[in-house]
Amino acid sequence: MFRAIRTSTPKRSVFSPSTAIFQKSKSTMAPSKRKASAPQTSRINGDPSTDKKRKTTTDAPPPPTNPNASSDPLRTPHPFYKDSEAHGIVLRKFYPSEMSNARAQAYNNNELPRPIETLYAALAEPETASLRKSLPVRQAVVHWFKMDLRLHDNRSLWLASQKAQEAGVPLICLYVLSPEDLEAHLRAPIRVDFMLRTLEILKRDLDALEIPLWVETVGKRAEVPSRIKELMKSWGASHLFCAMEYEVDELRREAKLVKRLAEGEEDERMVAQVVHDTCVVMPGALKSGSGGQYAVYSPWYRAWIKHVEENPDCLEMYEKPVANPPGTRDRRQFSHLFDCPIPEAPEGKRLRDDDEKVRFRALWPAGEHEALRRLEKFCDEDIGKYAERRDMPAKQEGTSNLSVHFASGTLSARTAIRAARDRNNTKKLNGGNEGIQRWISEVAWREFYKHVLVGWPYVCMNKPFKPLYSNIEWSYNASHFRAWTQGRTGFPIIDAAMRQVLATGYMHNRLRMVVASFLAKDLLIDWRMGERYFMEHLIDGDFASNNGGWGFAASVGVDPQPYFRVFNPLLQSEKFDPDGEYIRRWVEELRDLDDLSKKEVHDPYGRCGSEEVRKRLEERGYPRQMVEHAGARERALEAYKRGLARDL
Ligand SMILES: Cc1cc2nc3c(=O)[nH]c(=O)nc-3n(C[C@H](O)[C@H](O)[C@H](O)COP(=O)(O)OP(=O)(O)OC[C@H]3O[C@@H](n4cnc5c(N)ncnc54)[C@H](O)[C@@H]3O)c2cc1C
Repeated sequence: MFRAIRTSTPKRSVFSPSTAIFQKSKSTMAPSKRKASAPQTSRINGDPSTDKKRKTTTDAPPPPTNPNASSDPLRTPHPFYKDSEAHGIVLRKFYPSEMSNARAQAYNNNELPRPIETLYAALAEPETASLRKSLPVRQAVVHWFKMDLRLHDNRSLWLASQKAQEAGVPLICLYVLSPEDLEAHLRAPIRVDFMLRTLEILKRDLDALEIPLWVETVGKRAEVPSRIKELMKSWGASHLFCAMEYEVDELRREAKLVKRLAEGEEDERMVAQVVHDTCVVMPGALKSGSGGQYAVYSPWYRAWIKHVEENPDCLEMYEKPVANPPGTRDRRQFSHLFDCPIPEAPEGKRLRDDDEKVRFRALWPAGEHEALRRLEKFCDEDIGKYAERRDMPAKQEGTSNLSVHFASGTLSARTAIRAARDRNNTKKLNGGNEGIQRWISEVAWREFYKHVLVGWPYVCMNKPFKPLYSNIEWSYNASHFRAWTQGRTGFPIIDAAMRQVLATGYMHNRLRMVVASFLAKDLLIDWRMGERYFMEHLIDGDFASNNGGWGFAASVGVDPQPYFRVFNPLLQSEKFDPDGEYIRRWVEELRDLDDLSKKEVHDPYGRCGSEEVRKRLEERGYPRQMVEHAGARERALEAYKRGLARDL
């Protein structure tokens, strides 16, 4: 089934700066001369009518004074910047203060270069472009593994392998472990553990092909490009291939890498090929009617389907790399590379104890073989019923549980979509079996959010997609936040979901929406604290999907729920866990209370008539509902309205 059909170099270019959708940046403009555009326009949220209404609202309190006022609105932080720093949202160790809305708007006005444009510019510089065309291969070619931890259907790895084979030199694989990156990107220990276990498997599989995997730990993340160059020099390598990652730090790092490798004397110059691979359709290829990136999923998805149908090579898969020339392992220059150990997780990113290790490893076997096994099983047994079961968290087989594999790159989206399509009675991605169609469209959501990062890079910098929503005054109530994280809100469905994440590193999609809405709206807590908490605990923590999911639930992102649509946790609970089966699985206090009916389990104190049962709940310490939903909803609507009426 996983027949790879690439046997020769594809015609598509390795990177496509020319296809960038963005207008030429005006970044050379002196900052002081930049015009501060209105913080929000319909270009951002696509709703000019509501914008107008917001501006005429007069009962808003005066805006707080900005302690860091500067004459340049693009350099002045947002007036609420201290909150985001005090509560661990903006990590000042790595990043500047939260930007002003005007600065976010400047990205939208093409006044600041988007990081992908910076990378494309580095790749298009005459120096680097001509080297890519003409530099002869020296003694080795390198593939740099990042979030593409697989041999099958890995475009960058395949291109590197082709290059090495053509030149008759060995392929060397590299992985860079940057503890600072893990910290800055809030990687969960469970995810780091999964990644290190996957590296062990990758190393074994590569070893069978006589390809070494070198794992380099680099203390300072700013030094990654220089260290890669040093390593390549020591191996006599001239060409490096890697997949493009679409987050801001990574795009900027790769721009630096491309230039750094090209620097130096004739014999020190090297080439970096940064290739699109993680999405079926590369970001920038789909343009809305106005020529920009889509901010709404449905039209984006229609365009995505059309693009894939018109360019069927998007779904062509890549062979695994060819074995290195025999004897590579015995060559003095390379032999030590085969003995490189996989390091331990760095300080602060280790699992707590052996119990956690045993539990998490049993739950989440690592590596691409497991990813392919799960995919096959899901496609054979469950995908057909996906549409009916996907929203029911009690049904473990209702969804694929493949997100950790997509996030770590142990599975490619191409392979997954082809596997699903192969089970259908049509080649059309949006035809045939409803479950298959629906699953493919969910895999596409992941891709949509990656495209969003590229178009609106400030979402990677703690700003909401709609900058105006930065003006909402959030709560930072520590005891409320703690109750939410510990699953002690008194709403059984919320508590079950939050306990599931603590116990397994995973939460069902429906419940991610419910708990996120509860935090942002019922508790009015800054949604970015929840976003951070998810990243720190999820095995599948992926910046784009997590940010997109939180943006949707808190009504601050692309394609969001309107802010006045607030999930009612009780109704969600009754609809998606009608028998309370999921609740009882995770909320110990309610598990064996057989006297609680199916209806009562969703709100035990409020609905259970039995004094006896309520007493037992109290003895067990199960909390009463921490907020009254109707009142909390009103409070949220007021806060959103007030925030949107501010002009900061
Ligand atoms: C607040 C919030 C935070 C989220 N954080 C993450 C995250 O950090 N990492 C992550 O991978 N997903 C995240 N999601 C999306 C989604 O919840 C998970 O991808 C899904 O629950 C994973 O389970 P599964 O693999 O069984 O999914 P399936 O239902 O089998 O879907 C198949 C694949 O499609 C993709 N997918 C499905 N739904 C979505 C979605 N709504 N958005 C983006 N991709 C989707 C995932 O890659 C998933 O593995 C988040 C959603 C919300 C609402």
